[in-house]
Amino acid sequence: MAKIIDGRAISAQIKEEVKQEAKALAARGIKACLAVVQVGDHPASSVYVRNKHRACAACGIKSLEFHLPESCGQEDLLRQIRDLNAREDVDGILVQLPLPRQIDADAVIEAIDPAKDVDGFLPENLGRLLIGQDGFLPCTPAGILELLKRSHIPLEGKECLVLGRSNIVGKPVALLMLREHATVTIAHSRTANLPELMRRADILIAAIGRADFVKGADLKEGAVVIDVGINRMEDGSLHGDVDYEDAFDRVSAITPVPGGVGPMTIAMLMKNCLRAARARRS
Ligand SMILES: Nc1nc(=O)c2c([nH]1)NC[C@@H]1CN(c3ccc(C(=O)N[C@@H](CCC(=O)O)C(=O)O)cc3)C=[N+]21
Repeated sequence: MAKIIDGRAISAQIKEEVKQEAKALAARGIKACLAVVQVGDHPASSVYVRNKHRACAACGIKSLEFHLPESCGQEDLLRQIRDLNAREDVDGILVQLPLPRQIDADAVIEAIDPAKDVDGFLPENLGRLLIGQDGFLPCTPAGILELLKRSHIPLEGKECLVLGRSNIVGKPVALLMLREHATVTIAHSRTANLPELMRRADILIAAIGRADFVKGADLKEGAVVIDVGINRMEDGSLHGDVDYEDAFDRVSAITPVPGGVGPMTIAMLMKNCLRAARARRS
């Protein structure tokens, strides 16, 4: 029987821990504060941004919303970020992605003060991860590690396959697994021997954005599957990158979609906000 790794329950537990820590900080007169910057009205973004504000409210973290029009220019957005960098009361800055075409997203992200980079997207924080120094970890990779740890899944010496090589999930999660002493392979669209790699993996982390791409027969018997995919189907339902029904009887543990990695991303964002507040103000 496969164990369902319940991201909703684990994220609720983390948010409860953050709430207690936020309370302790507040007792010292420090109110942690996250600024969320949204540009335009990408439909998924509005939902995610609302979820982030809700999580802040539940954890006792103040959240501020800055909504710029779809047509806004690069300079407008940079001005907003410089303003938030300078504000004493703002601990974390999150610029919701994707950004409209006219905006250079890298330049915008890199304008954020590294001490307020609660997404962990800046070269400074990703570089720290690479060389094993403390910094803000990107929320989805950090959430994946937390799911594995709190589910008591051993990583040391295990074969871990990461599908996908993005800067915000694939590459950093591979580094985190390596830090935990797993043997890590990163596969992508040009990988020649994917079937062989999938059959060998003790832990498979799928982050490629293709609905139901991984089938049960692709997996090693008893593998642990972490599904980062959030693919919206025509009927409105959400599917992961792994065919959940098909994989279920073959794996030892698996994250559902929804209710797996997604909620953990937000929980780890809360954790990063609190950490930023503590580091900046005490
Ligand atoms: N600067 C920035 N930081 C981000 O962290 C960031 C971003 N931009 N842009 C978009 C992606 C996506 N993302 C998700 C967070 C939570 C869920 C989540 O909670 N998902 C629920 C379901 C939500 C639904 O129903 O759509 C679940 O999987 O159970 C999903 C996706 C953060 N992102």
